[in-house]
Amino acid sequence: MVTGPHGADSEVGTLRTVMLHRPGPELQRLTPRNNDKLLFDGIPWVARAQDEHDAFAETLRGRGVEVLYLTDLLTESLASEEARGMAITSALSGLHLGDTMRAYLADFLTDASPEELTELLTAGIRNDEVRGGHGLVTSLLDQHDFLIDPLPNLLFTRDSSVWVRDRVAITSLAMPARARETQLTELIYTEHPRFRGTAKIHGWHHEHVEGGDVLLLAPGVVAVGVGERTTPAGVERLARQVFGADLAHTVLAVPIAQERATMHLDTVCTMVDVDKVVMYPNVADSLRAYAVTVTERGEEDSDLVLHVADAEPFLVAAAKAMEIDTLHQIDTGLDPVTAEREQWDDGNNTLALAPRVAVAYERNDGTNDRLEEAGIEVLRIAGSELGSGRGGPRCMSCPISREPMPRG
Ligand SMILES: NC(=[NH2+])NCCC[C@H](N)C(=O)O
Repeated sequence: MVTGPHGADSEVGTLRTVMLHRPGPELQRLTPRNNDKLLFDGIPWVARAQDEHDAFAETLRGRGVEVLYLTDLLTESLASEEARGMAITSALSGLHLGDTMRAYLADFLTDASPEELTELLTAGIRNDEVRGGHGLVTSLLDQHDFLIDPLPNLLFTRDSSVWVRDRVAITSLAMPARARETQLTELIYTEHPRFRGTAKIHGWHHEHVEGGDVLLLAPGVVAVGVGERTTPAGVERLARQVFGADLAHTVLAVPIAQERATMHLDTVCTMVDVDKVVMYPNVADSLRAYAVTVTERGEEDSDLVLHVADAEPFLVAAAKAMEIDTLHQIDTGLDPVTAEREQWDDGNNTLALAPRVAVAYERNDGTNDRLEEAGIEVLRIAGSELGSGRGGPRCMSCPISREPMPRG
């Protein structure tokens, strides 16, 4: 059961509303010098990335999904002077600025319209873009250094917030290049008229949890990957909050290799039906989960006494928590090399629009063919440019509202 106008209790309930970010000027900031730090594996052709993204959005709209854009929501949220003030203060909190530059930028940003401010907060400001006499910092920094970092990974809206039933978790992103994204999602969920009053959990000041690690396996069952991004303490914090607010009865903590290729749980496993996942075959035998439940309640989330079961194979632990006989893994039957190539290109990172309907990158022929053979309708989208940020359809979407998951 999902209550309230927004929220999701599964990965596969019919998708009603989603938040996307159409790639924009922040991608123009990527150069061969900064792309690694900014977590892109190449320099995308921006116009083509936008075309691909527009086609993705159209695919969703074609299936009745309402598409909201993060930058529209942000601009609308920045209509109030107070919200603009908060956004500016947090964007300028970095210790690399110094008082002279901070004061200059504060004035500059205060004069910007909500639209301009959205662009400045997402595309950033480079040192050579502020002209003349603003003191020591601007003189000593390289002209290419950013005073406000661009946020090219905003594209991956999955990571910077995640709905668990009718609450939205503001996540805490592990990589410095992404840390500021959650200042923007927090602002949207706090200030935007559509979301005002939504109860929030977690927050960017807490232990690291990224949305790509969070899978709503079934109502009451949340799997959380623990690896390069979400930390052990992060999953404990999230578990306490979802238990405290009665959003789940079981959290499955799922260790994943701390590597770029498997940065989030959704890079190796996503759901395509109420009882089916597509999973990277090379991890299928080794993926394990610790089921966390509550044994005693108290006043505060911190008083909850948690029980951590011994690790079990992921599919076994998941099926038990979901109270189903089997959580089926669609066997893509790919040889290890093809499997590795398609995993790298986000073949396992599908976005379910409903049970047995999933959006996937067209390039991953092998995985997609096997999904179709297993009865999944695959909506294939182009992602040659989008994929250079290492994220697929699931990463590029934050479901804001799904219909309750149908049983069985
Ligand atoms: N949920 C996901 N798998 N997100 C992919 C994020 C990719 C992004 N470039 C990063 O490194 O953070």
